[in-house]
Amino acid sequence: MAEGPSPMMAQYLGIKADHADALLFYRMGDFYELFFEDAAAAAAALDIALTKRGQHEGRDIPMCGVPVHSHEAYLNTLIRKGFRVAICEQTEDPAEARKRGAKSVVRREVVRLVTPGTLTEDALLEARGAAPLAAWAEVRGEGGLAWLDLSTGAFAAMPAARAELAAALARTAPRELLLGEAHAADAEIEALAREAGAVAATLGPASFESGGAERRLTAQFGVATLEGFGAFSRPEIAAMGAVLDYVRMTQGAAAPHIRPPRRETAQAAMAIDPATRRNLELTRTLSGAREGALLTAVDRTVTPGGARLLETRLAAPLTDPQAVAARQDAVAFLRAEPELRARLRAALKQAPETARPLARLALDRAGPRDLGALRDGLARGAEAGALLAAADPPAALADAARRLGAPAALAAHLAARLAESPPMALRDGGTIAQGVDAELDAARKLRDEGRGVIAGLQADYAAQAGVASLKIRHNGVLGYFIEVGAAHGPKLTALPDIFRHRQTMANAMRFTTDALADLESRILGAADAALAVETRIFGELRDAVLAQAGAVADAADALAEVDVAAGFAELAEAERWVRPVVEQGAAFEVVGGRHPVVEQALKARGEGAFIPNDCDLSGGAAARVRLLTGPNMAGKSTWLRQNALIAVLAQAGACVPAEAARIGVVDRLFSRVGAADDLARGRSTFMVEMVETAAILNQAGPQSLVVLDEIGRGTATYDGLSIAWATLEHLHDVNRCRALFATHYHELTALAQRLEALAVNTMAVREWKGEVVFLHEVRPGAADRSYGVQVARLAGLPPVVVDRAREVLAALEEGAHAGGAKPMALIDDLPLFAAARPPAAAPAAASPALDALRALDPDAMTPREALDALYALKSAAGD
Ligand SMILES: Nc1ncnc2c1ncn2[C@@H]1O[C@H](COP(=O)(O)OP(=O)(O)OP(=O)(O)O)[C@@H](O)[C@H]1O
Repeated sequence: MAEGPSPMMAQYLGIKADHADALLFYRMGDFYELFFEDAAAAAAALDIALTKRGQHEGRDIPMCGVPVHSHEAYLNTLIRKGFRVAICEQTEDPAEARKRGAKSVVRREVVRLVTPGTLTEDALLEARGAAPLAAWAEVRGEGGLAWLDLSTGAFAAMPAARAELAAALARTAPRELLLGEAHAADAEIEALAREAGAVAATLGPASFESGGAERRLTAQFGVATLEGFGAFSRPEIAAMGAVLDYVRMTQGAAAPHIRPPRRETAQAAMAIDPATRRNLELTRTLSGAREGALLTAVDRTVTPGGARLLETRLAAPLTDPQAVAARQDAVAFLRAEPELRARLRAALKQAPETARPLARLALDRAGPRDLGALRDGLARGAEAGALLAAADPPAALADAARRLGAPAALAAHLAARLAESPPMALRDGGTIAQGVDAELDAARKLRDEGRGVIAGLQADYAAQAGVASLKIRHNGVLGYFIEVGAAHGPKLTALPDIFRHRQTMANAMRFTTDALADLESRILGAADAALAVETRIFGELRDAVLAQAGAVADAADALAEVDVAAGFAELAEAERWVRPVVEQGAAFEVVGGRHPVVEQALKARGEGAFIPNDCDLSGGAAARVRLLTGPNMAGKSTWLRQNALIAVLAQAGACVPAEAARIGVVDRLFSRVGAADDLARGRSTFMVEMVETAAILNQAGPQSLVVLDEIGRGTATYDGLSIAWATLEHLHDVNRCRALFATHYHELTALAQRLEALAVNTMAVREWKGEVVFLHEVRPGAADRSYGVQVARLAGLPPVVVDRAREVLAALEEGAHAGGAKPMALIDDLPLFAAARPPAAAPAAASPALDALRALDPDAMTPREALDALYALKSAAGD
């Protein structure tokens, strides 16, 4: 017999139809239940049991559920695995539903859509990391990216054409990227989102339409025009509007706290593309860990907001020397005031987070502890502000001190009303302090007195019944009741005028009395009355905070700024770093530079001191491009990267690990380090490296800094050498940028004679009893040999292989000197080497590969043409 769905199932299916792309958490009592495919997907993702409940169209309905009280942990897992979750609550009392008839279903509605970019709960967020929501829009070839951190209200937009989107996403690191329908199936954009760690979501055209977007924005911020916030372009407005629309769609009726948008420009920050960020391990190591990355090595902040700001600053170093100097002044001031710094940091350490509680308050998702955090965070912040203000600090800190002090009255207002340690939930009672409200105090007194009276009643009843062990207990089902052991039950049953039987348990009997029932209703009434007053005052306090939301958010920003400056000062002092000169122009002069991460690692492992090295790329009399040779393990990569990291730190406003440094602002930073396969995108090691190298040759300009480590090693020797050769020439002649170039191709050192701004350096090593000793010193000149065989021996290659390699090497070298005739017999015995004869001399311009390379104009090529050219190059070089 085919029956239609049950009324409840009909309701479920109706709601689910509106949320096809999300898992539906359907509230049933104390559980969120999932059905059908949702249940199967969630059970697998959460590793929980998949069960059945009833039938639909003749088949069992798969079901699983998570308890409401612990659902956040499950949500967390689902969101991390890329799901979106629609939370569907019961929006009426079941008693109301019953009034409509026995079969009627409790009304339910989706009150919120939980997505990776719209999280606000502490349980779902990393304290020290942001999880912004971004949207990208394109209008007539122009692009705009907007991003919002809903957990703090920070909102910004910047221009980002398609070609710049990767860098913009890498800088803002969104968790979720909203796209218009035109980009819904755009594999390239989706790949960029994935690479940046974001889940892509598609919105309809109405969300992105810039007229509607502008109306939404002006309404949100209560202004007639957006011009007061910045000169936003159409695509930026469209993207911001889409973000707002998505927040409206996902957050239900609540009005989020969103701060007026900031307009950022690509030029204001050093451009660092995703590959460079990865290679330099700015915030994560190549393996994805935080430990070992620059961020972790320089993080001395003591507040979550400070940690998040530090990450933002390292992700977007400034390009305006004056702005850098303002940050440096703050660091220098706090460095020179160790006592003040210690007191400030102590105050900050005690300051709970305020930005996220504020956001939760606005979304009506806050509990009493969020108000407690605001009270304490604002008070500690105001203390820190007062300490600072009294010390006559430089402009940036004076401004922070002012902002920290602004909500002091609000902090006092909260302090005067909130209980010392507020409970988890409002309904637990005890949010509001004693003495704040007469009605509340009276209700509490009644409730507490009632409890006292119960203690008295227990003694009376024990005496009347003659049962010393008689107890008055309380549970959620029966309320207050009298309990005696089963053996004593008859003594109470014998007094029916006093005791009424309620329940017989295995070992106990339960009773009630008129007096107890009366008392209970008075206690309950008093507790309800107290809760009603607490709820009202909580609402008033919430309104008071939200009325000053701007000032509270400004204070949270200021706290983070002070924390970052004090952290940098602490770091500089502990690690003996210096304030670099950051200026216009193309200077790059580092004296005694060190690698911040390697130095700390050496220290931690007790492996001796890090050897400092200079680096001068200032041009003029000095070189602009440096070619570095030296054996494996000699420290080439370390030197290359340390100079790039010094530029990042300097422009982020920090001190740098060096004795002295002068940096002409770097507008774009590029780094390629022996590339890895990108199997996900179907590219080989060599292909990845060439794509990345092409990006550099096409984009680097005179203000850029380029760091290239062993370009061309992923292919046959001649091809690799030719590509490295041509790349170096192009950087020198065409890009005219500052560059560091490490290579194993010693042949390249010959170029120094022809390229006037190229200098050659080598990593010093000493040979001792046939072993190589690394001195880790960068010296002028070229390496005499590569010591590869010795290093292989150090690595534990079997002695027979090392000995054989020595033989082959000797023969090859002899052959090279003697013109290559005699040892060919030996080499021909070794199939491995048959294909790669040693170079007879530096491959001069006669190489067809080189000629072909020179003739290329990468700017004018499509990716397809570039790939074809690459194949042509390879076969030319193979001739
Ligand atoms: N300046 C230095 N002072 C002390 N130790 C150093 C220094 N530079 C590098 N090292 C040590 O040497 C190790 C190897 O350095 P690095 O990886 O830079 O060598 P490399 O020349 O790039 O090697 P390869 O060519 O194999 O990639 C580092 O991990 C570090 O422990």
